Amino acid sequence: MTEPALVVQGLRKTYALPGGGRTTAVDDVSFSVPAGGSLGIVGESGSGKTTVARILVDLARPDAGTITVNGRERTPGRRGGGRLLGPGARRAARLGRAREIQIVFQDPYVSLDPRLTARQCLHTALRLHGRYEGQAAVGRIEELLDQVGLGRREGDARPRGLSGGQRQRLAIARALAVEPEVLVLDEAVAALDVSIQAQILRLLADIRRETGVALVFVSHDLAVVRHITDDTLVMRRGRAVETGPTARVLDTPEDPYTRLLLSSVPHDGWDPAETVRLRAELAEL
Ligand SMILES: Nc1ncnc2c1ncn2[C@@H]1O[C@H](COP(=O)(O)OP(=O)(O)OP(=O)(O)O)[C@@H](O)[C@H]1O
Repeated sequence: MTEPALVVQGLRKTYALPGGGRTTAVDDVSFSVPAGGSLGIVGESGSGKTTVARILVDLARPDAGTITVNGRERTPGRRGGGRLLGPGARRAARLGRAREIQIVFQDPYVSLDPRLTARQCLHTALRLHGRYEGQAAVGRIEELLDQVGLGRREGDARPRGLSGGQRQRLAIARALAVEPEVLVLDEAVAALDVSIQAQILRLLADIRRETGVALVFVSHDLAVVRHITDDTLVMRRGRAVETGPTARVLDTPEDPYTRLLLSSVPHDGWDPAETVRLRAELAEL
């Protein structure tokens, strides 16, 4: 059997509370994603989804747990064997991890440098990772723009000269520039209107097929998750309460919390009172 692209085991993250004590944002979460696979992480606000995403890309350090990419341990702050790293080695390890796991956030306005054109933005990403020097870099930039459906004009535009959908295409191109094994999307289509959402979802499906990148799709939107993922992990209060093939989890949920999430989405014959009842039942568990 082939090695999964991403294996996360026993991830745990706590934060200090202002008045003393700690809150547990992520509690013993494990999952894996095969190369070319797609995992949705769903849950209500505060369930810990973004914290998992941030740990994956080194923006937060876990208290416990391991992250393995193609069989190599990539846990932030550690190298294989669990040894701690010094500052120089930490930077090298961070760049190495960034080559393997990239992220696209909800709001590309925040993550894109307003001073750089789309081409300059991609060039900076390639240079940072020492990939594609000179003419090869120029060729790679055009290939990336083409891959995400941005034309000549958009290539020369700065973020404010691009639409929301185009900015998100650029953020995806920048993430793909270094040919990562895993692409994490944190509410990456949440701010887009539905027709643009559909275009970006189709683009992501094409990219997954063409490049074999594994997707981790963090979202509160179950319809989007149904469309783009093979498997789904449901988080509640930092814990994984249910995981399995997306169609199974969303069509025949086993956990009461998954049922609550599904019943919260308006649909034909929707009864909001049912949602209130399920939430009251859950509160007792
Ligand atoms: N830097 C931090 N300091 C303290 N607590 C934090 C920090 N980041 C997250 N938390 C807490 O950890 C828990 C999980 O937050 P997280 O942002 O991961 O949830 P989420 O499911 O992504 O929610 P949302 O969909 O609203 O972004 C929450 O209780 C949150 O308040």
